[in-house]
Order: sequence, then structure tokens, then C-alpha cells
Amino acid sequence: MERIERHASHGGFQEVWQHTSSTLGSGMHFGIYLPAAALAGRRCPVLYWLSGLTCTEQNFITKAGAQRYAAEHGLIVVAPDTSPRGENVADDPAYDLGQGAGFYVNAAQQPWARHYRMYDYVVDELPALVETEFPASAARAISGHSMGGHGALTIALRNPGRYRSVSAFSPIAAPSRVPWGEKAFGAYLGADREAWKQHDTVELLRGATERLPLLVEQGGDDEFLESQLKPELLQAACEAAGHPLQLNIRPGYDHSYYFIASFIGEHIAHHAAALR
Ligand SMILES: N[C@@H](CCC(=O)N[C@@H](CSC=O)C(=O)NCC(=O)O)C(=O)O
Repeated sequence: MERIERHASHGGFQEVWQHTSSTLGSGMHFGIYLPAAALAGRRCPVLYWLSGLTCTEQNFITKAGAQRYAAEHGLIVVAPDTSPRGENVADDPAYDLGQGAGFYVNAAQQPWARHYRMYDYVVDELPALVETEFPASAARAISGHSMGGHGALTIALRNPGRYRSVSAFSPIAAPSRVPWGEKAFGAYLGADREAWKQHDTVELLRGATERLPLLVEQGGDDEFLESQLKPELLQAACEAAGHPLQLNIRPGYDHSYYFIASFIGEHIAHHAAALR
């Protein structure tokens, strides 16, 4: 493992590390913000952030402005790249499949199955690495944006007890029923839609055994709102299952990191309260 960036930020450090992931069979980058308390050797709770389509580990750490709030609350924030990478890793010319579009699933179909195992990477390998190599405690929270919002919600719902809190910005709430999800799930998981249910928030809510409250932020002027995100399906599924949901629709905000930066402080405060 090698540190490739280090920047002083709000009394702590924003770093980027690269390592060889045994799960993905490829090199992987992740960003990690270490607050002052962690630098002093105290074990700090960790917020995992999952980014969206076309992103690397850089988008969140350079655009969201999360460091200020992570410093305030003494949280480590870990932001991995969104897929395996490299010349030997399968890819597709479209922005919504292949490298930069891992969708936080374990692919079962060729040519993706060898490397595209972002579900296992985020749930198992990355936290094990972070909790061994950094002053991180096992108190975890998870959040993300768009494809990463889908990743955060599905991973939390499938792993009761593993995360103390979950939130999402503009999540793809019902990927089985929208073009981004249908394309990615068809390619990575195959034609059998039964297998898709394990990666669909709206489907998972039906059988959830832990009612971890969902905090969801959604821009009212998001260009993908009706075609890809469908928060109304999330709301209906939560109501039907009796699952606690705080859905904040923010008029005028779009799908961009300007929206995330506007509300990331509130989400970090929410996670910090659960992680204390
Ligand atoms: N057609 C666009 C789509 C890419 C895009 O909007 N990506 C979002 C996430 S969308 C869902 O996962 C994003 O976070 N972009 C990076 C950023 O820094 O804004 C395109 O290809 O541009």
C-alpha cells in the first residue's frame, strides 16, 4: 500500500492511497480524511462514501467540502474509486458501464466477473484494511451519491448491524426499474431479474430485518429525477414496510456536487450522532 497524496486540511490530512485489491484483482485508489484526533492516535469512527457514475476517489474529496465537518466531528471519511481499473480490466465505451460504473455489485457475467466485485470490496476488504492500517474504530456509517447512494442503501440494508447509520444523496432507488440499473444489472448480473432484487433498495425494504432509518437528500431540479432516481418509489416502499425515512426534497438543486456540498454538513452531523 502506498500513499500518493497528502494535503493538510482543517487540522487533519486528506490523503489518497493506492493498493492492490485481492477482491478486485486490480490496483485501487481510495481517499481518506484523517481528523486531528486520528493523528493523535485515537481510534475514530469511519464514514464510507460511495461516489456515482464517472467518478474516481477524487470527485468527493475535491468537490464536497466534507473535510471541515469531518474535522468538527472527529470522523474519518473513506472514499473509494467506483470500480476496478486498468488495461486488463473489462470496460465499455459508455459512461454508465464498466470502469467508473461498478454499481457496487459482484458481477456474475462475462467479461465482468473477474474484476467487478465492488460489493465485496466495500463491505469486507476496504473496512478490514482501514481498521488495520489507520487509527479507525469498527464504528461505521455509509453514504453516497446517485449510483453510490444506491450502493450505500443496499449495502446497509443487506448487512444489519454493520453500519450505525446510512444516508444518500439522489440515490438510484429502484435500479431494476430504470435505464441505468437495467443496463448495468443486465450486464453484470444477467437476465434473471430475481438476482437483481438483492441490489435494489425498493425490493430489499420489503424483507429488511433491521429498520435502520434512511436519510435521503434529493434535488427538486435534478435532471435525472424522473428518469433514473424515482424517490417516490422509495417513499412508497418505506411506507409499505414501515421503514423510517427522512426524504428531504430541496427545490432548485440539481444532481451535481454543488448540491452535495450544500447539505453534506447535515449528513455528517447525522452520522456523527449515530457514531458517538
Ligand atoms: N452524462 C453524464 C453523467 C455522469 C454524471 O452525472 N455523474 C454523476 C453521478 S450520476 C450517478 O451515478 C457525478 O457524480 N459526476 C461527477 C461530478 O463530479 O459531478 C456525464 O457523463 O457527464
